[in-house]
Amino acid sequence: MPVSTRSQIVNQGRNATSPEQWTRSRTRSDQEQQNHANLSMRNPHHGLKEKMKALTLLYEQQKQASAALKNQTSSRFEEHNHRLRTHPSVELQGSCKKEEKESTKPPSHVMRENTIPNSTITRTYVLPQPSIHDAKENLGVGGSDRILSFSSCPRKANEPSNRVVARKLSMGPEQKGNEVTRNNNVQELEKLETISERPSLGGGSRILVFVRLRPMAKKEKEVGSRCCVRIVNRRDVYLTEFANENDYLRLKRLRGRHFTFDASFPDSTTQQEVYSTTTSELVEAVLQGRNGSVFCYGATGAGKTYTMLGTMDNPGVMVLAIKDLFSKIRQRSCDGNHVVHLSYLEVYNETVRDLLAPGRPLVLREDKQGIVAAGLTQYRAYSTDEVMALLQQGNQNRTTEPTRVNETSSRSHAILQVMVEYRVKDDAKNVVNRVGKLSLIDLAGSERALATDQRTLRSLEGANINRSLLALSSCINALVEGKKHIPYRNSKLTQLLKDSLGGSCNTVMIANVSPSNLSFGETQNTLHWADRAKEIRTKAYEANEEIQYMPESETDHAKLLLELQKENRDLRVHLARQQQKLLTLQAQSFAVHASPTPSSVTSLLTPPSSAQPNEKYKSRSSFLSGNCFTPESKKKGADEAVKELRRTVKALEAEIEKMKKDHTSQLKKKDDLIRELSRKSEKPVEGLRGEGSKRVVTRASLRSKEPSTGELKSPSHRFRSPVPTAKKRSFWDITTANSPSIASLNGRKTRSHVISEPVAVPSMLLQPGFARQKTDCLR
Ligand SMILES: Nc1ncnc2c1ncn2[C@@H]1O[C@H](COP(=O)(O)OP(=O)(O)OP(=O)(O)O)[C@@H](O)[C@H]1O
Repeated sequence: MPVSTRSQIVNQGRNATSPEQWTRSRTRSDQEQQNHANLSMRNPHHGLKEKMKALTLLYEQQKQASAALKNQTSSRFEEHNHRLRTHPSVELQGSCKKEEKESTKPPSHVMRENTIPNSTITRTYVLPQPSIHDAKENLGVGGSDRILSFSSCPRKANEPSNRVVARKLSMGPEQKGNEVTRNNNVQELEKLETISERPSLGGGSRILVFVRLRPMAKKEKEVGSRCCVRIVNRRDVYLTEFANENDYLRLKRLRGRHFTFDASFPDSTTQQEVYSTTTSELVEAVLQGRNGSVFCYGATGAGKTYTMLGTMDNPGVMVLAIKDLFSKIRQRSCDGNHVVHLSYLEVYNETVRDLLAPGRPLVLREDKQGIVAAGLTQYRAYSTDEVMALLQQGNQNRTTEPTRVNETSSRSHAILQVMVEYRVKDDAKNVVNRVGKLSLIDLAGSERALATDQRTLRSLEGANINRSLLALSSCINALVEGKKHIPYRNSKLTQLLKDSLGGSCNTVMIANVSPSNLSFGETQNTLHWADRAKEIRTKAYEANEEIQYMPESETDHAKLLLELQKENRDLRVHLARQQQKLLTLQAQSFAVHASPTPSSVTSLLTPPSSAQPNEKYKSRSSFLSGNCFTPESKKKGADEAVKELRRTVKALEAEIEKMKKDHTSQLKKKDDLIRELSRKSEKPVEGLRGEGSKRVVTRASLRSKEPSTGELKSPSHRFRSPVPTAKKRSFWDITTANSPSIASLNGRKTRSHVISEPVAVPSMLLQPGFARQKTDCLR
C-alpha cells in the first residue's frame, strides 16, 4: 500500500495548474488524508504532525462558525442590554466597559497558561487541596457527574436546597463550541436579571455572594508576585496556581479553579458601584421593616475594611449606606416618622465590647428580638454627620494592630447596627409601626499564623479570629447541609450572626480577595467558603410591622375617653366600699377575738373630732379619704390598716395579761390583809357575833355563800358588781355607757381607769359597815 507523506500532498496541490486538476488533486489528497487518519488511529505514534494539522483545520472551521453565530446573537444581546439598563449592576458594567471588553476574551496572561491554543480539548483542572467538600462537589444528583460552567449561581425553584453542585473547570466559553457560547450569552443575561430579583425559594431567600478583587499592592509588586485571579464577565472568577519555578518536575503543571458568583468586582470597581450592587436594596428593605446584613469575609489584607469603611476620599459601604438611608428618610419625611438608632460593637478575643461607650465586656443574651448584647449603647441619630462622628469615634476604639501582612490589620470583628423605626398612619387611621435592622459587619481577616505573626498577643488574637471563623464555616456547612442543629454557640461571632445566617434576614456576603499568587491559599479558601455560602437560604421573612387600631373619628375617641373615665370612677367607688367593709369586719373580729379595752377601741373608732385624736386613726382616715389612686396602692393601704389593727390587738392582749397579773397580786395582798385583820379581831368579832348585833363578812365567807355558777373562777370576776341586775359587760356596753361602773367614773370610759380606781368597783371590802368594823377592831 503506497504511503504518501504530507509534503507530497502539499506539493501535489501546489503543482496543480487548472481548477479541475486542483480539485482532482484535492480529492485525492483528501482520500490520502483519510487514509492517514485511519492509519494514525490504528497507530497513535504515527504522524503526530498530521494529527496536529487536522486539529488546527478543525479549530479554524469552528472559529468561523462561532463568529457567524455571534453576529446573529449580537442583536438579541443589544435588546437585553437595553432592558437591563435600570439595574445598578448594568451601570457597573457600563462604567467598566474597557475591562468588560477585555474580560469577555479568554483570560489573557493567566488563563493563556492554562489553555491549549488551536485545540478543542477540554481540560479538567487538578485541585491542589481537595477537601471533603470539594470531593462532594463532584457528585452530581443521582451520582452522575455534570459539567456546570456558568449556571450554578442562581438556583432554580425546583432544585433541592441541599443539592451538591458538580463543578468541573472548563476552559471558557470559546473552547466549548458555538452552541455553548450562545447558551452562555443567554445565561449571562438571565443571571444579570436575577441579581435585581432576589431569588425567593420556599418563602426564604438565598444569601447573595459577591467577590471583590483588590488591586495589587506595592509591596506585592516589589516582590514580583503574579496575578492569580481573573474576573470574567463580571461573574466568573478564575483562580490559577502557578507552579513553583524551582519545581522542574511540575513546571508545566498548572492548577486552577473556576467559581461563579452573583457578581464579581474587578480591581477597578469603585466603592459606589460595590455599594449600589450589594447593599442599596437592603437599605430600601430596612425602611420597609425588614432586616438586612452585609458582611465582608476574606484573608487579612484582602480589602474588607476598605470595602466596609473605606477612606475619607473613598467612603465604603457603611458610610454610603448611612448616607443613603438618611437621604431616603428625608425624601419620605412627609409620610411618617422615622427614628434611627445606632450601635457599634466589636468581638475581640471572644469578648464583646461596645465601641461607642467602651467599658466592661458585654454579655450576649437571647430574647424575642434574637441575640442581643445586654447593655449595648443605642444612640439616637438625627443626621449623617452625626453618624459619621459616631463611626469615627467607634473606629478609634476598635482594636487594630500592624501585622506582617497588613499595616492596619483589624484584629476584631466589628458590627454596626442601624435600627430604623417607622411610624405612619394608614388610610384607616391606624398607626403602623415598622422596625427594620441593618447590620454591617467587617470581619477580622482569616489567616494563617505564619502569614501574620506567631508571637505573643498576635498569635492569641489570630487563634481567636480563626476560632470564630471556623465556627462560622461550621455554621455555613450545617446550614447548607440542612442540619437541624446549627452550632451558633461555638463563638460570639456566630451568635451575633445568627440572624444574618439563619434568621429572617436579607443577607449579602462580600468575599474580598487579593490578586497576588503569594496569597493563593487564602484566596482559594475564601472563594471556597463564599461558594458554599451561596447555598445558604435564610428563613422566610415578613416585615416587622405592628398595627395599632385607632377609633374611626374624633367623636369615637371622645366617647371612648368618657367611657374609660366612668369605668375608672366606678372602680374607685367600688374599691372605697370594699375598704369600708374590710375595716368593719376587722373591727368586729377584733371585738370578738380580743377582750377590748375601752381606750384602744375608742382610739380605733373615735371620729377625728374627738378630744384625743389618734395617730392611727389619722393614717387610716387618710387612706379612706382616697389619697391612693391606684387599686394597688389602695390594696396596700387596706393591708396596712389590717396589720395596724392586728398590732393593736396584740398590744391590748398584752396589756390585759399584765392587768390580770396586777389584779391577782393585789387580791392576794388584800386577802392576806383581811386574813390578818380577821385574826386580830377574832375575839371581839366573836363577842359581837354572840351579841348577834353585827356580822363580819370576809371575802372567803362571801365566796362560799355565793352560788357556785362557776363564773367566778377568774380573778377578774372578783370585781364584778354584786348588783343582781348587773349583766355581763360587753364591748358595746363600754362604748355605750351601759355599764354601771362607767356611770360612776366621771364620764371616763377607759378600762384602765376602772382598774386603777378600785372605788369604782363596789367591792365588799369597801362596804361602809366593813369600814366601820375595821376601825372598831383597830381601836
Ligand atoms: N479596592 C481597593 N482599592 C484600593 N486599595 C485597596 C482596595 N482594597 C484594599 N485596599 C488597600 O489594601 C490594604 C489592606 O486593606 P484592608 O485593611 O481593607 O484589609 P483587610 O482585609 O481589612 O485586612 P485585615 O483583616 O487585616 O483588617 C489597605 O491599605 C487598603 O487601602
